[in-house]
Amino acid sequence: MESDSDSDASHISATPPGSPSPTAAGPPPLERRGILLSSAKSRTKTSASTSTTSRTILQPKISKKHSKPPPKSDRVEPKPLNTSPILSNLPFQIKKSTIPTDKNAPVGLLHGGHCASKFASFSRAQDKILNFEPDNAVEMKTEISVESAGFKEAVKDEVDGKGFTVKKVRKNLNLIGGSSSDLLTVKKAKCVNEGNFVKLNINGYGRKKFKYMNKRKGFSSSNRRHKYFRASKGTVRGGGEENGVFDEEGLVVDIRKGQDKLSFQAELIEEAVMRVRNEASDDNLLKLLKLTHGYDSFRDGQLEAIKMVLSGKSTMLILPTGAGKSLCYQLPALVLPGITLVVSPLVALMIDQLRQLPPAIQGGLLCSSQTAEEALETLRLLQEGALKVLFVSPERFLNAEFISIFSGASLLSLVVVDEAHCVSEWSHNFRPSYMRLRASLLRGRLNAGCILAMTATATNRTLCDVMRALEIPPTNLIQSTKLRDNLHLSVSISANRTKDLIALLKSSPFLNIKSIIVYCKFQSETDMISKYLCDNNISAKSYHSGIPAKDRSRVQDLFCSNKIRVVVATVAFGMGLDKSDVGAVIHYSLPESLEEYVQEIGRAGRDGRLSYCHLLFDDTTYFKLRSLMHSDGVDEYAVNKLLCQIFMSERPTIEEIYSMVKESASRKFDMKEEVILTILTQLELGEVQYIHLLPQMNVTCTLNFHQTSPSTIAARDIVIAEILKKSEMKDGQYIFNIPFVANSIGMLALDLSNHLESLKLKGEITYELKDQAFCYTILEVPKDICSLAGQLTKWLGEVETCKVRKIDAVFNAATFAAKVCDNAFGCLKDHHTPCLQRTILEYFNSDGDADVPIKMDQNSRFLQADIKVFLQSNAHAKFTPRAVARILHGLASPAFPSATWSRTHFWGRYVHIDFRAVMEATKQELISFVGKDVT
Ligand SMILES: Nc1ncnc2c1ncn2[C@@H]1O[C@H](COP(=O)(O)OP(=O)(O)OP(=O)(O)O)[C@@H](O)[C@H]1O
Repeated sequence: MESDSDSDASHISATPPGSPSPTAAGPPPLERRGILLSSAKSRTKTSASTSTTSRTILQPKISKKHSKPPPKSDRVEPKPLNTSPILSNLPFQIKKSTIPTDKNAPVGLLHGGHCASKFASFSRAQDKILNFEPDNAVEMKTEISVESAGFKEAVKDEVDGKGFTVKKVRKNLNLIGGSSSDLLTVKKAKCVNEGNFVKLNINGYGRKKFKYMNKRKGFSSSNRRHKYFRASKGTVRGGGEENGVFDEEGLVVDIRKGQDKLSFQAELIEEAVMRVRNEASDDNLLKLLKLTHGYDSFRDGQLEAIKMVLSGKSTMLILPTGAGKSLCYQLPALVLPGITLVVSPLVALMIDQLRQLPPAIQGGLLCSSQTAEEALETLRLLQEGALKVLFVSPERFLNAEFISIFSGASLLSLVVVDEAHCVSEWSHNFRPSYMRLRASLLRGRLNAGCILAMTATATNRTLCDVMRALEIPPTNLIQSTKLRDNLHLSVSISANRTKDLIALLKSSPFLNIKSIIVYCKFQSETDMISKYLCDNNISAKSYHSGIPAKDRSRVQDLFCSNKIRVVVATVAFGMGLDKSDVGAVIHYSLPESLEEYVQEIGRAGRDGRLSYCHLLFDDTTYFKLRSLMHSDGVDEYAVNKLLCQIFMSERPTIEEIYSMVKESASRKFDMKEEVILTILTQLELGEVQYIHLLPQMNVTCTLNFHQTSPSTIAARDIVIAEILKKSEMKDGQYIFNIPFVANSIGMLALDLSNHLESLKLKGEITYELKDQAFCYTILEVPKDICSLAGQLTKWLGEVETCKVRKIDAVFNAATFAAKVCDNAFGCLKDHHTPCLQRTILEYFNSDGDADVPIKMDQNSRFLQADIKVFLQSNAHAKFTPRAVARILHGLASPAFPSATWSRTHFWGRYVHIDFRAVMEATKQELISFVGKDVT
């Protein structure tokens, strides 16, 4: 089976090799400071300046009335080492990197989120370095056109079966816009590629930004010292593209195309803000909306959400894709006194959201692709109070220094959790790093005044989870219909999908549609299909995250300017896409869940016009994709082994940092890296806090000496002396594990890295870092590792089952429409909008975990015999039942890569048999094969 899918089910969080947080490295090693006096001194010095300076500078900007007492923390965070005098006035330490790439960056540098790329798909994850923020698309901004009329009827409270008071919001009922003729008329923004230049200081672009930055008339709703900046055309690093900015993969994101002439009037906006502060009435809010965004009316749910947030009530907001959720934090950000922190899962989404901020709202972002300078610049602006909105990834919360910016003062008025479904393991797109986002962190440690959680798709179970984690009361749920009614849904079973796709595109209504997205699951499929379409005189291009960023950007441009009719894409397509007239979405592959289906069809018809969504499906693809849902599965045996390694140390101290190299651990335990991260995160955030997870870093250092002999330096330098003792020599180079050496002399790994960096600057040494690793300190060793392994495996097994049920639900919905529906709900031929809408709404209103009848076979005559032959012919290898089942399902895993195992003719042979049935059959066979019980 191919494994090049741009799956969004794989979630990795990685903290940059170059950005381990000094504070995250565990509590201060008090008695050890004497060992490296210089480090200890500078650390102490910085620590004093860090928090105090930050608070002194930031506090005056924030209204005292919202201030809360500093949170009690039972952990003392170590302080950073200060080696950069330029930065000494910052509330946190950032050191300028002398090495441009993350890969080579010294561990001691805090790069504001430096890290190499993270790749969504399993195959790519194996051979590329993981990224701080994931780059795979989960959602795409779309826009729907909802006319306003009749606000009075717009909100209706209903208590649903779960006890939530659901504020149902009906479409087209908003009166506000209609009665706004007396409002100030402001030239409406024509392009969403608007916003504030300072926000886009990403990679090379940021280097030149000040050249283009014209300070405009100072304005702030709360403080006149806030500045507006306006972008002019920028030059990207490498000089290739204009008006662009690179993300961590060099993705070119167009900015400021079609320069906007929007003139906002600072004084008027400031007055409007003051009026809203005095009274957040519909009328005052509408006037502000018109001034800041140029819109005539609020869309469904927006006004209500904004009022809720302004009144300090944490809110759960569920609006369809493109319905305008961003506005629900943008306006409050302007009105509220403090900073609005937006947590977003993808760099591309952050850039997109930043770009879409209206000029009146100053924004910035901290992401993996920034250089230290760029992150520093964002932090400086934050420090100066020049930013109202800051976008960050959830991984940022691993960084204790980042957290310390906000703790102890009420700087944060609002924390927005975008794509909030990622918090829940029962969602279609769970991310372990989102688990960190809990009320205890956001309210308790960051002192956030209010939390706004937003998503377009969530089942009841997911919703409950998210609201529980963020402590949002059931009464504060705002939800509108999940589906737009301008989407015409059709389904057909296809024995030859490629042929049927061509036929579809050459027949009505698709024949006359100018912009079409065809969604495939696998990257190779997109290339193959687009070529096939071109061969059939249909202009098409493929788009997936394996394509170089520049080329992807070009495809998007061509599509947006209607120069190509069809984009054949994986789920990766949609990042930053701003095209309202996509007339059709065709699913060439079955989506993994109804949530994914709803999001992808939501990219059609953003202009409100009738648009067409067709789903082609067949059993074979369903079997393949269903197999993939098992790729994150784990066995108790492997979890046990992993736990033993994590808690290997007999007497751990909380100062000691442990590291686990991601790639080798993944192979050793036959677990995807993101699964290991999920387990580690659970060990930190579960009922008992066993570990404290730290930002990831490169732990293997290869050291070369240049000027002075190693022994001479070692005689005067305790760190080098220890390195020499603990190193392995290879080709004249010293190779050692940074945390291991640091622990042995009782210093922080970061201090050690900083020390190496200072020797490097003196020309004494050069070094290279590699092996990105999970890093943690141990707080408590579990008393019973076996029972903990059992609990974790059970939980992960339920998550695996949940994923399988999700794809079963899509398949069943499609099968029902294609085979069973029989026009019962008003459907006609291929047209199945009524029955599909019904199924989808039922699904979202359920817990999404009901057992659905499945089509899979449970056995085959030859299965047992084939397993026997397979085991005999591979007697040299060690198998678990899961490993064998994966091979028989054609599913690659870290220890059994497809490059090796797809050569066996059993590869993928039993994909049509339920995975668990294959596992069970293998288990029986292994018992008789090795003559003992296996798990
Ligand atoms: N009240 C409004 N009137 C007109 N246009 C609006 C209004 N609110 C939002 N929009 C526009 O709708 C588009 C989609 O908004 P936005 O990106 O906030 O959607 P979203 O709900 O966040 O979508 P997604 O689920 O993809 O994140 C944007 O172009 C935005 O400017």
